[in-house]
Amino acid sequence: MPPPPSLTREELVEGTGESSSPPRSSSVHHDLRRRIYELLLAAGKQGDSDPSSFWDTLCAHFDKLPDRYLVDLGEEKAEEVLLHRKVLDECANNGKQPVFKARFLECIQVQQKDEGTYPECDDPTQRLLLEDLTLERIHGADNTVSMSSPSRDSGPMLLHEIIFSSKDKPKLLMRLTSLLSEVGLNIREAHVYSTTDNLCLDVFVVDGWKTKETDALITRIKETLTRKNGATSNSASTSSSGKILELRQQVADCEIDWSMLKTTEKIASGSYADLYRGTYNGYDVCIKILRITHFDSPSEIEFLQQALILRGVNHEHILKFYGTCTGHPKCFGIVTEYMPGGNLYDFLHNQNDILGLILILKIAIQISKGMEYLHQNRIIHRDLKTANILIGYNQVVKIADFGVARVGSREGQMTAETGTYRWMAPEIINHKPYDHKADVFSFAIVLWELITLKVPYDTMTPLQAALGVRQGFRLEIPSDTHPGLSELIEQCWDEDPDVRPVFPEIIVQLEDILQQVQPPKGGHRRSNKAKMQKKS
Ligand SMILES: Nc1ncnc2c1ncn2[C@@H]1O[C@H](COP(=O)(O)OP(=O)(O)OP(=O)(O)O)[C@@H](O)[C@H]1O
Repeated sequence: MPPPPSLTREELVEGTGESSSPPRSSSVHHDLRRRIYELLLAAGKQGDSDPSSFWDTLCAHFDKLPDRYLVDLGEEKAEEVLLHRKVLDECANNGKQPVFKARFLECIQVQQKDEGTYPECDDPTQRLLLEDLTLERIHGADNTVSMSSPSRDSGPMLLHEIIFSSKDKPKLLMRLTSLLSEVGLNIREAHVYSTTDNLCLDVFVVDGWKTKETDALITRIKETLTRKNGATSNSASTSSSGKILELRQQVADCEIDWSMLKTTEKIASGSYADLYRGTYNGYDVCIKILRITHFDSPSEIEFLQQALILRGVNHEHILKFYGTCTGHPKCFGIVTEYMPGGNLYDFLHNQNDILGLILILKIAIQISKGMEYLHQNRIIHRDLKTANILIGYNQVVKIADFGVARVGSREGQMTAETGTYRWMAPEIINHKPYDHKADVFSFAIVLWELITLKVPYDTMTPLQAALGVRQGFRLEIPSDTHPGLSELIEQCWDEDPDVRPVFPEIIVQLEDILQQVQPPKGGHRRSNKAKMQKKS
């Protein structure tokens, strides 16, 4: 059985994922390093180096990578360390240009499932590993891209390994998986690592290449990369700068007076921006400042689009927008209200005790009202998750982070690779057209988190979670959940978007339950309220 795929880079960047490897003590890591070193020495792999400098070289390599790299490798794959080191060195010495290596791994016999050759397994996590660690994209007649389950044709299947290194950057993994799909490869396993010197090391096990030789495979990957880069940079250079200019003009009228803005402390760092607390004109504000390295890039487009969407909305459960600051050479930022309670993900996962039903309902109703407003305004959030819901004073929650939100027709549909796997609707995972009902699916996961205080699919990697959802696997709702709430969650995460309710219906259902359970005024359920009070 192959090991589970590791964390996606996007999840690492967003910081809401978790390692696929169990935490290990540093002495375990040291022992593993030592055993790998001894195995390589015994196999005569140290080349011209003496044992001590060979040890130092190996340690320098391990130091650059996260600890889970060692655990993922284990002793069995000790020799791969040398190949990985070579790929990383080549990339570093080559001005961080992309480097690909490919090799044939093994030929496996695939037999059709109904012939009974797939081992029976009750655990859905295990079943996924056995059957479905494949991301296959098919191009339909309309050239939309979708993922399908792996082919169940019987016969031999060749497995290859692709090792890739380049300068690390946000969304690289999505681009890479799209590149491999375009070449016709199905990803069966993915291990992705970022190094301390800002390179990535990505190892994919793939099928779909019909011969054992790999020269033509590498050529095909490089050609596809060149073609994709050419297409992107041509259109990017003409459209990207034009688009940025256009967006800057559109936000020009929300420019605030920089001299009235004061920053106090740094709150967080996102993938391309840093967040500060501050004051503006007497208001307590949050300033999201685009890092200089992301100027004139797709991140700037996303940043400006976020400002544009925020500018056009005004609702008590949507993060309040004060303005942009684009004219100042040092500060390119979006100013919003400051939310003292931080994000809902951190709040939930720092609780020791489950939340009372009334508090759950009150939070859920507020989120639903914010979402109802967005959908009424033809905005699909596309990345609704607890990390993007912020907590203010007096138990108020607001929806934030419109980084990937798009204005779209409620009737019309869009395709895109976006959002975070654990909250993602199956139609998005499957690269099918989707609409506002994708947000309803994500809301079901948020409701489940409110009830359980758990990370969704915490025994799975994000990729496994996505593949499970694609196969119809859903989270387990605790048996003591209010039946109305269980039913609502099940409706909201229905496979068929048409079956999922719209937010006005969701609000009615939640308010009904609230009415049933709310104690008379002056009741005694106060403890949860205290939990939601301001942190600052
Ligand atoms: N207005 C705000 N007030 C207080 N804290 C905020 C505010 N906006 C964001 N934060 C905090 O900063 C964190 C990072 O915010 P950000 O909008 O960059 O989200 P991100 O998803 O981590 O980044 P990105 O998606 O842009 O890579 C949030 O999770 C939240 O805890």
